[in-house]
Amino acid sequence: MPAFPDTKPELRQRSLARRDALSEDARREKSLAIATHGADALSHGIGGLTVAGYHAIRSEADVGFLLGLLEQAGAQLALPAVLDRETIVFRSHLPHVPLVAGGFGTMAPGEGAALVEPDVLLMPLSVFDEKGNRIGYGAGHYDRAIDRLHAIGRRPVLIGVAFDLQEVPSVPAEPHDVPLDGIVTESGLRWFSAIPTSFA
Ligand SMILES: Nc1nc2c(c(=O)[nH]1)N(C=O)[C@@H](CNc1ccc(C(=O)N[C@@H](CCC(=O)O)C(=O)O)cc1)CN2
Ligand SMILES: Nc1ncnc2c1ncn2[C@@H]1O[C@H](COP(=O)(O)OP(=O)(O)OP(=O)(O)O)[C@@H](O)[C@H]1O
Repeated sequence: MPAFPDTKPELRQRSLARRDALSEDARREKSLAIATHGADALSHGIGGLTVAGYHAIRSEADVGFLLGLLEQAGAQLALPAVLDRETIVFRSHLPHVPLVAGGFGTMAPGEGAALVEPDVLLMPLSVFDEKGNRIGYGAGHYDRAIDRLHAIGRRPVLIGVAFDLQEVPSVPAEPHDVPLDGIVTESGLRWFSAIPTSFA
């Protein structure tokens, strides 16, 4: 441990600067590799499960390619929608139903879409480490949403989606932080937990 470990805001800012520096072509190429690795690892167990992805903002990895492959393999898709500064919910994402402005610059299914409880969460993030600790954009939206799912007895499989350059040696985890089960980057899908039975 260094004497003065980096704080979450410092780690976030530096990682986002590295991510922002990727060209659009590089991000697209890496996002396609993420789709290949994610589909290899998840497709065989995904039939009938609900997978929540996200509509990429800023310089995030574009998980849309992977969502398309998982849908072809039988997954039901969902996307997060922001209700307020503390709360996101997951809404069913059906083909041909247009997205609307979803809060914080995101796009999401509108209020008419069904609320769902995802079995798998594909989560955007700013920073991750080799143990599966994760930092988002600092709103705590995902940490709270996962807590709510746990409170009703659901244990969604949590998979981060990121580029390799977002990994750091160690993220300072706080008690409310829920670690990832796995991470998919352009170099592969890595499990931090035992491989969930659906995907073993
Ligand atoms: N694509 C995508 N959709 C998502 C999220 C996400 O991280 N990415 N969310 C994840 O929770 C939820 C929306 N929450 C968000 C919370 C904050 C910011 C954001 O950009 N915040 C600051 C930046 C912080 C920083 O740079 O240090 C900003 O407004 O500039 C974006 C989304 C649900 N949908
Ligand atoms: N389960 C929770 N219950 C109440 N407050 C929470 C919970 N999770 C996080 N918070 C609060 O949300 C704020 C942001 O948390 P943190 O820095 O861990 O966000 P993050 O991991 O970057 O965001 P996200 O979970 O949206 O990706 C903190 O003030 C934290 O106390």
